[in-house]
Amino acid sequence: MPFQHSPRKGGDGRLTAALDPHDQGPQDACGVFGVWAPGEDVAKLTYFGLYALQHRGQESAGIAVSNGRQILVYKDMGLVSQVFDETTLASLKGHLAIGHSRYSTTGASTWQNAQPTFRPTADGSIALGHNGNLINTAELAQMVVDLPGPDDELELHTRPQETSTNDTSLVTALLAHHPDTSLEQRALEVLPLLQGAFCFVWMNENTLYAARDPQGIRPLVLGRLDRGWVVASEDAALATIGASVVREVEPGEMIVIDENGLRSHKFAEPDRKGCVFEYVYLARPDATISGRSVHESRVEMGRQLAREFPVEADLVIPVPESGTPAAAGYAEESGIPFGQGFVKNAYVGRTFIQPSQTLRQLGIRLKLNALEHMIRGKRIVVVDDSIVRGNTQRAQVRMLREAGALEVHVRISSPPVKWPCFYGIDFATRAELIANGLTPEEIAASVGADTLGYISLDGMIDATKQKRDTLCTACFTGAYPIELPDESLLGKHLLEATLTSPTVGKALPVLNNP
Ligand SMILES: O=P(O)(O)OC[C@H]1O[C@H](OP(=O)(O)OP(=O)(O)O)[C@H](O)[C@@H]1O
Ligand SMILES: NC(=O)CC[C@H](N)C(=O)O
Ligand code: SF4
Ligand SMILES: [Mg+2]
Repeated sequence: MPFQHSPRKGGDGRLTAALDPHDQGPQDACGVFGVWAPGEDVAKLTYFGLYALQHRGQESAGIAVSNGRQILVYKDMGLVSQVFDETTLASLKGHLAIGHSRYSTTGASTWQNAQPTFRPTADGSIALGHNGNLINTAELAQMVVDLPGPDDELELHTRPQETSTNDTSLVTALLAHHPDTSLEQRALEVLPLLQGAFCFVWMNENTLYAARDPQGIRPLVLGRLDRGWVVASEDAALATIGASVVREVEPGEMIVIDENGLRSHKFAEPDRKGCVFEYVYLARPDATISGRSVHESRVEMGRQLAREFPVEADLVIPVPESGTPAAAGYAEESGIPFGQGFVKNAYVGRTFIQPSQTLRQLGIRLKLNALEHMIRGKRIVVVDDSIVRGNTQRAQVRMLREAGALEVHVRISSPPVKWPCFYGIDFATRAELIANGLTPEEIAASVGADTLGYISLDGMIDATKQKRDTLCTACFTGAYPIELPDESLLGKHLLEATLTSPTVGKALPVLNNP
């Protein structure tokens, strides 16, 4: 049985987006981790793996462990370090485990939607974690309703409100229904029915599974321990636990690991469309995706930005954290000295709280402080990876001016973000994106910069060293590589709308301007 306990407040005082889930900057995609390693402390390995993937999801965390007879799931709201302590980890004993750190994209940020999700099956149980976002959620919800069974608790029309409302739980329910066949066979039937982005790790009592969507939108890697196997969203998590990288899980591939070793199935033809935003912002800089170092990509984006938007200035500074490699590249290419212009509070996570319009600036100031002695009397180039709402830029330009900058030139290592993401990143609606409807000059005026330069689409793509037709660039171009359903069938709160109020889901991400 999974642990059932009520949500509790985080203990280490770190700021997380959960404090104000309605007002956030760009968010990350979830982190998934799985390990099959008899004789190892798999819960501890999963904990450290999730710790390394914390940047991909900061709302809730969970670990499922099996000892061969039963699966235990422990999950809660908060950061990995807030959810788990030594006592809890020590109680999670077994030889295989999966873990998840969530950033919600379908279904509210609630304990019920935290992962791993858990379902009993005819011959045991399964637990599953998901990074990505499905776009045929409505269709899948109907398939779950249509599953045969006397009292299927996931039936949407009878489901109590306190149960889950994420896309992930629908997949768990579909996989769990395998009365006449194995979970492995059932997965090969279910995976081709899913549309959108998914990297899944799941398990039953004795077997670890992993699968990646045919487009390979989100990353997923396979690693080896002396006495076992590991799968993780990013290879940095493998390095953290001392595992070596074997290879990426291929788009359209399902991997099965048990006492007989590793089996691979191809459940769909690959059609690679990796998320370019992983290279820009999402992944850790020490990740390698599709053979390309994320750090090298970011530095190269900075160099290219310097070639496309040179300016006479005295100092190049980054907006920590994610702007740092691009700023280094800009400085190198331009010959302008690189320096630290901001200090970042190490206890403020990737996303920062913006509790109200008045406190928004204070929230950003809590994260970043200008170093006045570096700034005063200088012409500054400030480099960041992206502008979404423009809050960060507006605040930091003001801080630089207050610190005595003579000029502030903003350089951004991705093109203007103009379109929402439906594949695992919960960007704002189109109307909230500052680049939707404003030219770069107007954005410069809006954030108070002297000049503003965005890297070109070609420049960004070239820096990733990936072929253009193997990348998703939809949030910059509006060209969605997996065809979207009707707008009425999209939205973070689609299932909550179905369950509670027909209007809830209609308030969220839409393609058209209001
Ligand atoms: O235009 P906005 O809506 O302000 O969003 C853009 C900012 O948000 C992200 O930083 P974030 O603070 O999330 O993470 P980081 O510390 O990894 O840079 C990104 O790197 C930009 O700095
Ligand atoms: N960001 C993600 O990968 C989210 C996974 C899943 N769609 C959820 O909302 O739980
Ligand atoms: S829309 Fe943007 S963030 Fe979403 S998968 Fe495509 S490139 Fe990545
Ligand atoms: Mg940032």
